[in-house]
Amino acid sequence: MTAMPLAREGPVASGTLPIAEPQHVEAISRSHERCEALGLSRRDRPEHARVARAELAAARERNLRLHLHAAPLMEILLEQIMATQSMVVLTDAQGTVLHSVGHDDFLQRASRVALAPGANWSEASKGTNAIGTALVNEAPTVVHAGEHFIHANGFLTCSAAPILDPRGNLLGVLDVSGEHHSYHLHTLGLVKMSARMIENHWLSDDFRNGLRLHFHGRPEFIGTLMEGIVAVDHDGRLQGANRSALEQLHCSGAALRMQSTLSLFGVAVGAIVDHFRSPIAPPMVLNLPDGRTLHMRAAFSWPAWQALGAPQAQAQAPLDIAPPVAAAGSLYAAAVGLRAPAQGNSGISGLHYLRTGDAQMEAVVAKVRRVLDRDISILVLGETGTGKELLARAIHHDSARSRQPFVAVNCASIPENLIESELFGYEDGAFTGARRKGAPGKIVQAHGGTLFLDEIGDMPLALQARLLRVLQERQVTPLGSTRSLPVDVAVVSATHRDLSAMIAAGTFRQDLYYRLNGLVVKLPALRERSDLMVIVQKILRAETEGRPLALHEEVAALLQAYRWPGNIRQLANVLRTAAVMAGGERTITREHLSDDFLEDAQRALPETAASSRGTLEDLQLATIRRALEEAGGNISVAAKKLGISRNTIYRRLRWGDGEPS
Ligand SMILES: Nc1ncnc2c1ncn2[C@@H]1O[C@H](COP(=O)(O)OP(=O)(O)OP(=O)(O)O)[C@@H](O)[C@H]1O
Repeated sequence: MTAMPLAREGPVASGTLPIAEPQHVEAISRSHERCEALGLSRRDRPEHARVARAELAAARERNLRLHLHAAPLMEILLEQIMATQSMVVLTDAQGTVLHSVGHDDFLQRASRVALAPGANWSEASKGTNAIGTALVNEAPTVVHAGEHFIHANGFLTCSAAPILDPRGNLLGVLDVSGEHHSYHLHTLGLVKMSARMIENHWLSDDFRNGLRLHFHGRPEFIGTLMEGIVAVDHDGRLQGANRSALEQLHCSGAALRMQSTLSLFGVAVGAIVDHFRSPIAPPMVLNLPDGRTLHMRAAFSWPAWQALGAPQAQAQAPLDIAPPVAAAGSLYAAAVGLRAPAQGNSGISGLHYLRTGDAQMEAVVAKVRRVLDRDISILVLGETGTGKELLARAIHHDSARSRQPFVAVNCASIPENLIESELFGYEDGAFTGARRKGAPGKIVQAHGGTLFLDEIGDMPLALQARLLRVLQERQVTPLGSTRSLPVDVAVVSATHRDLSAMIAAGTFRQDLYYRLNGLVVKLPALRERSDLMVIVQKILRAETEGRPLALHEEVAALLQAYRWPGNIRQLANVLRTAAVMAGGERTITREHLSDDFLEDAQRALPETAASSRGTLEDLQLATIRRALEEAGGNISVAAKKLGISRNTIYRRLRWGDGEPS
């Protein structure tokens, strides 16, 4: 959400909403009937009693987690409605106010008390009101001015949305209340969005080591608040869902939990995991039994999923050193924790694993080795998928800090307004009125180890100054704290952006750049590397657990000629699919390549081949010629680079229409 303070609108003259939907009118009149049945009177005096201190403390204790999830969003919500001079209120499932924030000086003293922690806003206690009525109907509700059952509450306008956990249990209510003059049409929308964000956070937190499927009928809605999210266990059974998932699937939470991915989406969990092990996998297209189409992405940490015992058809590739980038940034820490023991004894995590014969890569490894443990910040540049994170992990692995944490922060994937607390942490009670334990923040979590700032070019300008201070002073001051914590971290950052251009454009701070670029290394794009075939072999070996799987010559030529915009990540994905398609066969042929890759690769054929018949044979010939050119006519060097035998080169050239130039 971007800060978008709402303008204060003119007073609403009548005691009801300017535009009231029939369902709204119906909900209010039903609530009034309930209040009458409860024996309440519209002329009751305002009731400002609060629950006893001990009772409030117990309610807060019971709802600590709700409070933790909601407090940051309440602050953000407050920013949006600042101009309307309202309060943001969080209650538990009984309607007792746990936490409220906002400028309450517009309220009479007594009314202030009414919105303070400890006040109860259930219908039984306050008659029709947004909180109490939302609790009864478990639906977002506005109660405006004279719609309040008790006249004494008619000075208020309130917009409330219930908060449900992923199993559909009512956790509490989020509400915005202000004087009725402050009514704004958009307030309920903002409250609903905030409640959804709390619910989505809760779900991600509950199932952080599991598989979460994000879907929507329109692919561009995946990743927005409109997306449906379901959590799935290793057997494919549905464990939980967000509200949008229930709405899209026309299903209750209980009914959904009877389903599996197979019964609901027509696809087994193993197939979903296989598909999404590559972070560049396209969304899956699902055809529901009722004829609708959904687009789906998956979020999971492969190491965490695997560590928790996924029954995989495919053997795990030791290649997957880094968790899939598709996993949310916040998952990294969990993934790192799970990965730590496995890393210790495997030789595949260190810098030598990255040495596969390419001269540029050799130079990179030699340079970083020289500065290892020398307290020099390393900045890794390179296109997406070139292995920047893998290099950062290898640096950490080979450093004296390897037994300490490696903490990755993806500056591009954390919403801008959460980066600050995510990085720097926050102190107990940092958010107004909060009575909770603070959170340490990623920088502190990395203490003693390595902090990997991925996509540093996406760090908002305002936070760059703060980060620079932390790096210079080597201490962090969490939000809301006056105390600084000393931190000792090795910093590796990475970006695919051109930071110099960003500095020139004023979007990246030069002083921070100087602090980060102790050593700058640039990872070569895959198309510039001379060791493609060695990497292919390495990936295939890992993919097939050592079972020999060769490449047909024409496939080798195709891989060589392709431009690889997604670099090693894309290559690994293509090979993984091909290895699965090849099944028990010993050679990968073009039939094993996915159609979209083949199509893309054919389109990208070098002009020499495309202008002739455009067949793979032409392509092969063009590739061999190019390799020979690059090798100065040396057939052995060209054969090695292409990963084919010298004989093959001779044979192909004889079949072709000329001698090598
Ligand atoms: N040298 C390598 N050998 C084998 N696999 C590699 C190598 N380099 C990268 N990979 C694999 O490629 C994928 C992408 O690597 P990584 O996430 O490190 O790239 P990145 O440059 O950080 O990408 P992005 O910029 O998109 O975050 C990972 O699955 C990684 O394991």
